[in-house]
Formats: sequence, C-alpha cells, structure tokens
Amino acid sequence: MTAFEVRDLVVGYGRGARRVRAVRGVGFAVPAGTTLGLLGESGSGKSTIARVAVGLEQATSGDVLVDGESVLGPAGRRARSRVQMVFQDPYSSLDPRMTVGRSIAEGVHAGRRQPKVDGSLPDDPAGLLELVGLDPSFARRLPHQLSGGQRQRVALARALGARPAVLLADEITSALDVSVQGTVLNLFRRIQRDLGLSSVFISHNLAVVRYVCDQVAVLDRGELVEMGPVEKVLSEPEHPATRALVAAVPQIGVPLFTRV
Ligand SMILES: Nc1ncnc2c1ncn2[C@@H]1O[C@H](COP(=O)(O)OP(=O)(O)OP(=O)(O)O)[C@@H](O)[C@H]1O
Repeated sequence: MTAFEVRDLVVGYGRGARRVRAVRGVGFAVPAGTTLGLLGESGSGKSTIARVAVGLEQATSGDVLVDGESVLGPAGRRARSRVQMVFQDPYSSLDPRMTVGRSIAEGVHAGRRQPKVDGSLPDDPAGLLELVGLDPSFARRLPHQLSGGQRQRVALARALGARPAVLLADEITSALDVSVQGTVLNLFRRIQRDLGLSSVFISHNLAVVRYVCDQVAVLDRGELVEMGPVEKVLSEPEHPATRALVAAVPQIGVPLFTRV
C-alpha cells in the first residue's frame, strides 16, 4: 500500500518576472512502512514539497496524497492532519514558553482521532519521552533547558504522539554535532523498525540518506531526475546531478554511521 504520494506537483513562489518555479512536475510514491530520502542540493525544492504537504505553501497544480486522500485545499484538512513534520531547527519548532510535557500532550491531542498506527506507540507524554530515550522527568522542562539533540527528540516525540500516517523529517540532524547526529539517527531507525513508520527524510547528506532510507529521489532545480533503491542510486548514479552529489562526498564508500 502507498502511504504517501506526490503527483505531478508544481509549486511557484512570487509573481510575474520574479516568479520562481521551485517544484516542476515532481512525482513519487512512498510504500507504507518505508522511508524515502529526498536528496538534492540547496534550493532544489526539497523543503517546498514537504511544506505543501503540511499546508504551509500552496501548490500551483498536481496533488499530494496520504493513503490515497488529497491533503490539498480546505477539503484536504483531514488528510493533512495525518502528516507530521519535524524541522531542522528544534529551537523554532517548539514553543519556548511551553513545557516539554505540554508540547507533547498537544501532539497527542491533535492525533486523538487518528487510527492507532501501532499498538506499541504510547499515547501519553511520559511514554513518548521514554520512546525517544528521555526520562519522563523531562516533561517539566522548558525547551531552553535541553540540548539540541534532546530538543530534536522532543520534536520527534511530539510528532509521533499525533499518530501520523507519514512523518516528514526535514534535515533533522543538520543542526546537530556529528556525535549527536548519530544518536538521533539511531533513534530514528529504531522507531522506523519498531513502529513500521512511513516517512520522507529530507537531507543533502548522502551518508545520512544511505543510513536511514530505503529509496531515494534526487531533485535538481525543482525536477525529479533520478529515483530508486538507495544503495543502487548512490553506488551507480545515472543522472549528472546525482553524480555531482556523490562526487562531492569523497568518503562515500565509508559509512559514517554504523547500522544498528
Ligand atoms: N518563501 C519563498 N519565497 C521565494 N522563493 C522561495 C521561498 N522559499 C523557497 N524559495 C525558492 O524556492 C526554491 C526551492 O527552495 P527549497 O527551500 O524548497 O529548497 P531545498 O532543496 O529545501 O533547499 P535547502 O537544502 O537549502 O533547504 C529555491 O530557489 C528557493 O530560493
């Protein structure tokens, strides 16, 4: 079954001569329980696709579907509520005045009408904190009392609490130290495996994409230029844009993270 699908999506910013065509007819599908990596250099349109899926930007044409239901426009509200996004900067994605416990409880409240994704997904802040490897006492803290990695775990707990049908992770480790990146990635992989999560993982880091993704879709100036199983695309890149990304990482044969 397809959990998430982007169909012939076109997105533009601005008007007239200043119009930027950020996404130009992109299409891909994410089978349930799998992770698709969206790879591409800065400005290739990765975040724009995710932002359309959660209603932060409008599509010019095309469609975005969750379990076959469109998320676009007023009629897409219900399907849109089944998409959760975790952003690059955990400082800005959490309300600075809200305790961690309240933030996560808000996520749970948002997901109360969603079907249970998996029996092992807790539906209370303490359980969700434990799921992401944090002591339940963290519920009393404010975001500024956490490290960047801890904050990103809280953002993940909040998103998972809303029982998403699909999780969009936009550069979730880019702002973290390399050692903390590894911890957050291992956590992401464990959750993927335990909950059978369907997700789109946006990154410009090939090692990270190789580590967590099943498939990869490569964007170049708003167009999808290559897609396939992650190992195949990264070891035998066909499109010049993919080749350039692979060539820019000389250590590509050496895994940066150890699979758990
Ligand atoms: N709010 C905006 N107004 C105008 N143009 C925008 C806006 N947001 C993005 N763009 C442009 O749209 C294009 C795609 O941007 P987008 O952020 O989707 O790329 P990206 O691949 O996610 O880049 P990065 O890896 O740097 O986050 C770029 O040319 C960008 O300059």
